[in-house]
Amino acid sequence: MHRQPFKVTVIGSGNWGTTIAKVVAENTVQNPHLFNKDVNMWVFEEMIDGEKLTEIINTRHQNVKYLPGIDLPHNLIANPSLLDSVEGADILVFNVPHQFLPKIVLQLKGHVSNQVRAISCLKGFEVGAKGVQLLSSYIKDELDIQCGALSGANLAPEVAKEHWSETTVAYQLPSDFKGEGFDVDHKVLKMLFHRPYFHVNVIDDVAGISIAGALKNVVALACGFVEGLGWGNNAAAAIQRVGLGEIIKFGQMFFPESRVETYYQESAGVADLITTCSGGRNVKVAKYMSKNHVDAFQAEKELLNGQSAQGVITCKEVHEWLSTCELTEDFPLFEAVYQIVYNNMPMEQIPEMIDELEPFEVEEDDEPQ
Ligand SMILES: NC(=O)c1ccc[n+]([C@@H]2O[C@H](COP(=O)([O-])OP(=O)(O)OC[C@H]3O[C@@H](n4cnc5c(N)ncnc54)[C@H](O)[C@@H]3O)[C@@H](O)[C@H]2O)c1
Ligand SMILES: O=P(O)(O)OC[C@H](O)CO
Repeated sequence: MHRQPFKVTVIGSGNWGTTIAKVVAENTVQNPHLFNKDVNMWVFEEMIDGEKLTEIINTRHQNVKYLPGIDLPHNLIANPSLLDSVEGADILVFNVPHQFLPKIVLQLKGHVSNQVRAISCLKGFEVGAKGVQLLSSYIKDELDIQCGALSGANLAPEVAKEHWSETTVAYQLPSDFKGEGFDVDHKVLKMLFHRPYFHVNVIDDVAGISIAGALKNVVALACGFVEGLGWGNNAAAAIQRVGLGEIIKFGQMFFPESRVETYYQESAGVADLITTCSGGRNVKVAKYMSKNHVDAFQAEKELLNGQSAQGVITCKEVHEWLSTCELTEDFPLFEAVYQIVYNNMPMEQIPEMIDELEPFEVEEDDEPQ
């Protein structure tokens, strides 16, 4: 880590990756004392009608595949080389579908100084030898760098169009914090992400915002199933009520450092649950599955043009972890989503699966005459 101005790289260029890169690049231009103007964005290279996506971004300043129709700042530079894009960076912003993170982190190992600081915008978990891990903790452990998170009620197309929204950034100062002006702190992060249309609150609760962000995608799938069945708003509200309960319970059980207040006080909590269940990709994929009788992977392929509905993978990660702990019965909604997506359980069975009431038993004396 050098003295400010800090150099920033965004790793990822999907729907949200490109949107956050736009936000960051707008702020680096406006704050030259704090940040280097140019922002590198690592792009998983692909050809679009015979042209490289990186070349399209760097010449036409649009990500025509993952964020079409949105003009990007000219100081945002697409780079197809992961290692070249992180060279000299002080701040890394991770923003890829989380199934690709292990491969990316493996490539970065040994090429990133432990003085670098990071923010993860990913939603999901890593389940492996260390049990269930937050993605920020996974990045921190694998690369030996301090890592926080950004999560909120943020559908990328709306943020990209600069429609007002809020978000939460969570970051804890590392034990080797170098001091103001020499290191990343809450003020620097606010300057990096806050825009007139994108209001940022910076807190410490990395676990709380990460758990809420990952699990709301599983709840959104359940919401999409009942909506696809035509059951309407009451059913969707019931799913969100039960889902919120399971999100909080999961946090308290496995990440006791997370704060319950985060779920209702922060954009990353209930607000993100509501927006995702209204207009996110997970709800769309689940509705499509329900209406067209296709599986989740087919629905993703037909609907999302290369984008990812992260709940599809997250429900499996959650199931694997809960199975290891023999606790699947304690999270009936999460388990129902897993069984529907991976074992073809009929969606119509969701109410029975999540029913928390004891079965109503008729006493012999009460029986109608
Ligand atoms: N899109 C949103 O509205 C939104 C909002 C908030 C958070 N998020 C989270 O941000 C993260 C990133 O989502 P996104 O919307 O930017 O991505 P996306 O769903 O648009 O996925 C497309 C991206 O994946 C990349 N990709 C495809 N194959 C790859 C491979 N083999 N290796 C590496 N990259 C590959 C593509 O190049 C592209 O950049 C996710 O965890 C998501 O949940 C998304
Ligand atoms: O489109 P989704 O379902 O991936 O949700 C997007 C964001 O996470 C909403 O904040």
